[in-house]
Parts: sequence; structure tokens; C-alpha cells
Amino acid sequence: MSTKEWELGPGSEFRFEVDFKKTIKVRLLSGQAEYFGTELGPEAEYQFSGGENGAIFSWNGCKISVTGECSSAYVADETAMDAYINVHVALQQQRAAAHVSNHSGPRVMIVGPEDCGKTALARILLTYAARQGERPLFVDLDPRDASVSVPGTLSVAAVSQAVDIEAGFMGLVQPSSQGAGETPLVWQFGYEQPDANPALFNALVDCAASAVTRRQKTDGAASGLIVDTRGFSDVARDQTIDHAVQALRITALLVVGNERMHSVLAARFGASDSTKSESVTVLKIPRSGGAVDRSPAMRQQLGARAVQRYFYGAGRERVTSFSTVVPFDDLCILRVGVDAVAPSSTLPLGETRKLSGTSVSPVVPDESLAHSVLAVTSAPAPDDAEAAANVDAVGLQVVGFVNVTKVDMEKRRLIVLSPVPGRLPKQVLLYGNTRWMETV
Ligand SMILES: Nc1ncnc2c1ncn2[C@@H]1O[C@H](COP(=O)(O)OP(=O)(O)OP(=O)(O)O)[C@@H](O)[C@H]1O
Repeated sequence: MSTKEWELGPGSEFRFEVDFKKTIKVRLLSGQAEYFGTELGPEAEYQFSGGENGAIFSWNGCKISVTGECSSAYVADETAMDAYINVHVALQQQRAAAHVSNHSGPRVMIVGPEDCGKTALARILLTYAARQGERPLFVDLDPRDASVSVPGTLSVAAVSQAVDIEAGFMGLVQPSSQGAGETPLVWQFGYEQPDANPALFNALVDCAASAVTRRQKTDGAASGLIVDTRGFSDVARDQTIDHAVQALRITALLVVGNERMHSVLAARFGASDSTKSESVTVLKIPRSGGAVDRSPAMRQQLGARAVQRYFYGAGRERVTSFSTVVPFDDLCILRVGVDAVAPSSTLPLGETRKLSGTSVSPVVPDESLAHSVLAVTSAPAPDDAEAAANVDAVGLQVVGFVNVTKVDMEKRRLIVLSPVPGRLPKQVLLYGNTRWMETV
């Protein structure tokens, strides 16, 4: 494998893309550098693989070596980091004031079109805050690109140290030996897009908001929170933003790289509206030139990679997963949001089926469960089907996931992959649309 050295001037970044089947290794040879806010150690070697795109940024200049083949690699002198650090400094001032007054710190929500770098900005702001001794909460409301857990989920996590360079936000669930944070709270939404089931999405946002309040009661609220959202194509028609802004008591909206969206949201939430009790600061933030557009095929591969990382480890330390047999009789699988209307074939062209919000129905195991990623909740499974239909499944806390590798209808059992050895506990499982098939 060839090694190439790259010289970065002050304020520039090395942007790279790695193919799904390739790995690169990066070392810092001199100077200082960071990866989405987290400093690179002088002796360490970092591996990036599996379709990762990223940027190694240096404030004062540095030299790095890159071993292996990138599908794209270049140094950019123009970055959005000056704007991002300015936002961080402003948030840090609000946190300092909140520590003194014992009030809530900044409650920030990042919005913008798809692939504009929202998650990257959230990671940078959270890491900068953690590096200054803060403990902000990360609220992930982007189920398609769920950063903390598998696709289809929403989560709340306390970030008390720089986000791990290789494991990313998943390092919060699978902490390295350097020390753990608190376990993130995860909810199964089950769909990629909030508008697949807005009623359920909004109900889970309420659960996240209550969890934030509970955590801040014990931890203090001065560090505030940063919310990541999914990419919006038509912000004017979207009602999930309004709900999230209210439920999470957002004080600042950062609109990344879209003038029109900024003006729509400024009109909707900004200070000029005197009818609102609390106004929201709506700020325009530049999009990083490095943020990469991802095709639907690439999104699919990234989703599969996220599940793979859940079962086998996201960082350096590998996680072992185990095959377990679960008899149908021991299962209680529930689905929230049930098809309540006509089959898709009878709908006008281009229309998708809507789901009836938050109603709960038991899932009878059959072959269609193959490759499902099921959420294991903390709720004990009721004894009979009638009791199962009455479980209040909306907002159940997820403690882990299993992947159905085989459905054996003859023996009436599932074979599932689980990161925990032994029998699957008799707890309610929540169905979702996420599918994953292990490839060797
Ligand atoms: N400065 C940068 N240089 C190189 N790559 C970057 C940079 N910023 C972001 N990226 C990459 O671009 C891609 C899109 O960024 P990101 O996931 O932050 O966007 P997003 O707006 O959160 O996407 P969406 O909400 O549509 O899922 C990611 O692969 C990310 O790692």
C-alpha cells in the first residue's frame, strides 16, 4: 500500500472519500489537526473505511501521512470552520452565563437540506463543548442517518468527551477503554423519514424532550443541547420541525447552506413575531464545501454499514455477536403504526401509504420477518396476545437490537443475531422497517 504525505496550511483541510471495500490509515506527522472537532493524537494511527467521507482540519498547519487508496483526496484552503468556531464561541458564552445564573444553556437545532453537513456540524459543536469541560446533550432526530444507533431510531446522548474519531457517535454506545459516558437513550421509530408517520415521530420527540428534562434535572442544564435533524426538501410544509422546536424548547435554529429555508424559518420562528412568548434566533450557517451528496444506493450501503457496526463494533475494539434461537411462543413483537388504508396498488400514482399514527398491533411471526432489525425494549412481554395488544408501546425505551437471520416456520422459531449471549430476555420487541443481511 502506498503512503503519501500531505502538507496542510493554517485553516485548511484534507478532504477524503474512501470506497466501501477500502481502508486508509492516517497519521499526524507534525503540527496539530482535528477530525470534526476531535484532536488527532501525535502517535496514533487512524483507520477510515467503508464509504467514509471526512476532513482533517488544521488551525495552524500540519503534516499528515495517508496510507492506502482514497477515491477522492485533496486539500481545501476554504472551509466553513471560521463560521463554526464563531457559533461555538457564542454558544460557550451562553453556557458560561447559564452556569452562573443556574438556567438552561443554549438549545440548538440544526436544519438544512440533505447532505449539507448538519451531522458534521453537530459533531464539531458537541466536541468543542466537551473539550471545554461541558456536557451537552446530543438529540438525534435523523432516523435515516441515525448516528448513535441503527437506522430507524431517535436518541438522546450526553457528550462528555470528544466524539471518537473512528467510532463516531456510535462510540457513545460502544465506549472504548478510555472511559464510558452514560448509556444513550434510544427509541424505535422504525421508518427512515419522519413524514412516513408524523404522529409517531412527534410522540417520540415528546419522549426525547421528557428525557432531556430528566437528564438536565440531575446533570444541570447549562451545557444545553444540540439537535440534529434529517434533510428537509420542503421546510414550508413540514410540521415536525414546529413540533420539535416547541417540545425541545429550542432557542436557536442553525440553518445550514440554504437562503430560502433560512428566510422561511426566520419568518416562522424569528424575533419579529411578537405573538410568540419565546423567540428563536434563526442563524444562517455556510455549508462546508466538503459535504458530499450521497446517492440512494450509497445511503443504502451506509445504512447497512451502521447495522454492521452495531453488531460487530464501530471503533477499533471488535464486538462479538451471537446466534440465538427464539421459539415463536417466547416472542412478543409489536408494531406501532399500522396500515389502515387501501393497499398501495389502489392509490394514485406517486402516493405512498400513510400509517395510522400510534396504534399498536402484535406482529404474527412469518417469513416476512427475515432480516428484520427488531428493537429489544425494557418492557416485560405480556403473557397473552390480548394483553400484548394493550401494551403502551409508544416511547418504550430500547435496550438493544437483534437481527432475524432465519425464520423456521416448521419448528416455529427464529434464529436471531444478538450482541448479548444467551437466551433473549422475554421482553417486548418493536418492529421496524430496517432490514439487514450479513454479507461475509
Ligand atoms: N468538511 C467536510 N469534508 C469532507 N467531507 C465532509 C465534510 N463535512 C461533511 N462531510 C461528509 O459529507 C457527508 C454529508 O455530511 P453530513 O452527514 O454531515 O450531512 P447531513 O446534512 O447531516 O446529511 P443528511 O441529514 O441528509 O443525512 C458525510 O459523509 C460527511 O462525513
